[in-house]
Amino acid sequence: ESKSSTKLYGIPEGKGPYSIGCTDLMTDYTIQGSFFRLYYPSQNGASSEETKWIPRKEYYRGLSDFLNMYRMLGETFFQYYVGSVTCPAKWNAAFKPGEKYPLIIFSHGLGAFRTIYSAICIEMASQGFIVAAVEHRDKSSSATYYHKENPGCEAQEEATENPNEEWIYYRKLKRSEQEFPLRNQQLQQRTEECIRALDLILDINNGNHVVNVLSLNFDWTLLKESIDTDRIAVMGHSFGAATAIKTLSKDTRFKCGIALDAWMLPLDDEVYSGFEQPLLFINSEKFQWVSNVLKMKKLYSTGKIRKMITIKGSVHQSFPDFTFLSGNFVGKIFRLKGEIEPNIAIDISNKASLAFLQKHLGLKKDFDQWDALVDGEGHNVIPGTNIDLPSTQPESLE
Ligand SMILES: CCN(CC)CCN(C[C@]12C[C@](c3ccc(C(F)(F)F)cc3)(C1)C2)C(=O)Cn1c(SCc2ccc(F)cc2)nc(=O)c2c1C=CC2
Repeated sequence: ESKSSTKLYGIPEGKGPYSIGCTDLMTDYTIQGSFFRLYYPSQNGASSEETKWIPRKEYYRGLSDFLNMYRMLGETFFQYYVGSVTCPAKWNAAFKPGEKYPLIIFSHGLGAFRTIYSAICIEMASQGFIVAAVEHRDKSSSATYYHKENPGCEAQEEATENPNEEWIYYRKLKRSEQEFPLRNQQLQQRTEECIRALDLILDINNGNHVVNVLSLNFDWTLLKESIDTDRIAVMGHSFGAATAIKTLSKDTRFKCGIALDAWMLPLDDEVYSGFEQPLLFINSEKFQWVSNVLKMKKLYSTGKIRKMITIKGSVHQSFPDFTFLSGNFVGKIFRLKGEIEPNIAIDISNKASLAFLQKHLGLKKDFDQWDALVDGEGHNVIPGTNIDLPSTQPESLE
């Protein structure tokens, strides 16, 4: 069979003490339902099967459209290069009950989808978090789908092409179209989807029965009373980071947020009137620009906890998983890798995130060992931004 040669290494394993499981949950037979991939602490030795990284071929079609590749070429390219990639989590492994875990809701970027930030989600789960990586149906994802109610033919063979699946693909910005209105409208929907995912997980935490439209053998009842409902955070990458910021400003059940290389354009003025929860910006060196960073600075105001660090040598794609799957040559060409080793970059991002989460969720772990990173002290990291901002002081009157 075709050995995928790009698997020079692969998606890094979790470094924490917990074994990790992974499953998918889709509710309702409508586009308003929740759809997320759950990464969670699992019982040791449960299920041996690894998790398929990109579970359906329709995602290859979405990606090649998003990347303006020829569809046939793109689909074949992705099928060949990443068709056999798995991520280091046990598929449908039994959940590990018996303690209350803090919860992270994760929001993906433009043209991405729920499964491609697994290096971050797996690390968090291995450190004792439950992570729900939502898949947005706002047409910002390369592809997503939902199940329509199948009209009575229950006996429908799974094997046939599922006629009751409705696939939704990325909506390109039209040439004449203004970007902000579309992105702000998508931001509203993304925020609602993060809040709905939290509501659903809290429902499951209360022991209510959940109907998973996807027929997977995973026992959701084991999650009863397993969420630490005072320790909930929201994270995201790029458009997903803007989503995390907006979600923080809308719902105080989220106690803090982490914005990975935030794209601030979609945000409207409402967030700049300030929200109480602490926020950490983790920026790449190469993606940021003056007006974008100035919007981040606008979120700084007295009494609010705002931290910013920049990972030296990193690029926008240092956060999603593709950075681990491309060789050096292809990686550099497509800017999937920066000068910094991908594993080192994600390690800095994850450790800074864990330290920030411990401090602002009040965790009783040893993540404070990485506090210095949140202050921008350490190898390959600087405090604040590398972008030269115009001095905001009024011109000296001399
Ligand atoms: C041509 C499309 N043009 C449309 C706006 C710009 C495309 N673009 C730059 C790209 C994504 C790139 C990419 C990915 C993945 C491979 C692969 F080959 F490895 F798969 C190659 C090449 C092409 C780097 C971005 O959109 C950057 N970006 C992203 S990238 C999120 C993402 C998407 C798909 C992935 F597979 C992995 C990561 N998320 C955001 O929220 C925002 C932005 C910009 C502003 C807000």
